[in-house]
Amino acid sequence: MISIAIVGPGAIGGTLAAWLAQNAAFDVSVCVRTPITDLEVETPQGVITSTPKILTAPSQARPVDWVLITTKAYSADATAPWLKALTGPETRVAIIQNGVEQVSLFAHLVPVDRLVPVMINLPASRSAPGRIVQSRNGIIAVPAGHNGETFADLFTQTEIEAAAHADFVSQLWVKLTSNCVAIVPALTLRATGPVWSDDMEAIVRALAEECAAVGRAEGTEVPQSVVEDTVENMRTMKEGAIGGSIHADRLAGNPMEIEARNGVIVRLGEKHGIATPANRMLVTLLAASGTPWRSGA
Ligand SMILES: NC(=O)C1=CN([C@@H]2O[C@H](COP(=O)(O)OP(=O)(O)OC[C@H]3O[C@@H](n4cnc5c(N)ncnc54)[C@H](OP(=O)(O)O)[C@@H]3O)[C@@H](O)[C@H]2O)C=CC1
Ligand SMILES: CC(C)(CO)C(=O)C(=O)O
Repeated sequence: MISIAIVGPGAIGGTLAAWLAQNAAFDVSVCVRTPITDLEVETPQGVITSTPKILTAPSQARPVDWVLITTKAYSADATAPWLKALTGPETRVAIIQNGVEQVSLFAHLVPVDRLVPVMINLPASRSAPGRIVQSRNGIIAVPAGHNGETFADLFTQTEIEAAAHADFVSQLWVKLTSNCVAIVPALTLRATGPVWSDDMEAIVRALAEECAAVGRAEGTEVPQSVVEDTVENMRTMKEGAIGGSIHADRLAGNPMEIEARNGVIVRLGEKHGIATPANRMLVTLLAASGTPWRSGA
């Protein structure tokens, strides 16, 4: 029996926990901040339910084979008590978060050789604690090597496509390039399609081009087609659509992953001498728009 603990069963954690719990070979527990009784996820394949073990305090936790961290990136340090209780000498820890800093955010909490950074492309939203809608099938990318491959194997009996990649870091930057433009609907609080104009296109393109340039300076491959597809997706974003989790967080008055998703482009741009004026401006504006003590920036 493989034991798996998921810290933070929100939109992503709850979806992954429900899928993994369908496998009788896995002993799945979830570590919650807000209590839940069970999980119900509307997936593209239909509704799946599960009743994993629910842990409400680190004192209830024991070391497991796998810890999956699915909190927001700004909650990294808040997971420390869970990590302390859940990790033993053999435990591996997967960091399933947006951005490109999964390892550096957790390197002071877990030995780096046991950390597995994960790129996930899976749109999900939470309607209530333990109640989630997964709107498309998911894709997971991890680094090549034993830990990454063992992690990907956990998903073989799910509808989530998980694969290890020799050039994993490029996967992170490709995802960030397509994701960084979500800062626009997070600021305007509406879809970009209905208000598209040459000026809007220039802003969206600049955000994506800056991210791709910084990613390439970091040594990764971000094809120009990713920038073009990103612009096209924003051009065709429909009235009423939510531009991803950062837009949803602003609508809900939650802290936002501004630093992990756009601030990082500005910071690493500075390191490489690449100007990132579009990201810098929108980071400043979005951080200023959040409730100060909850901005998460
Ligand atoms: N949602 C999406 O479609 C996608 C999200 N991502 C990324 O995945 C990551 C997770 O996002 P998402 O699932 O949307 O986020 P959510 O806000 O839905 O879930 C985060 C979860 O972490 C919990 N949490 C926070 N701090 C702690 C703590 N100290 N102990 C235990 N639980 C804690 C929250 O608790 P509580 O229940 O109290 O809020 C919540 O359940 C982010 O990096 C996001 O960018 C990536 C792809 C798609
Ligand atoms: C756009 C999406 C859903 C892609 O997985 C995402 O990463 C997010 O909303 O944070």
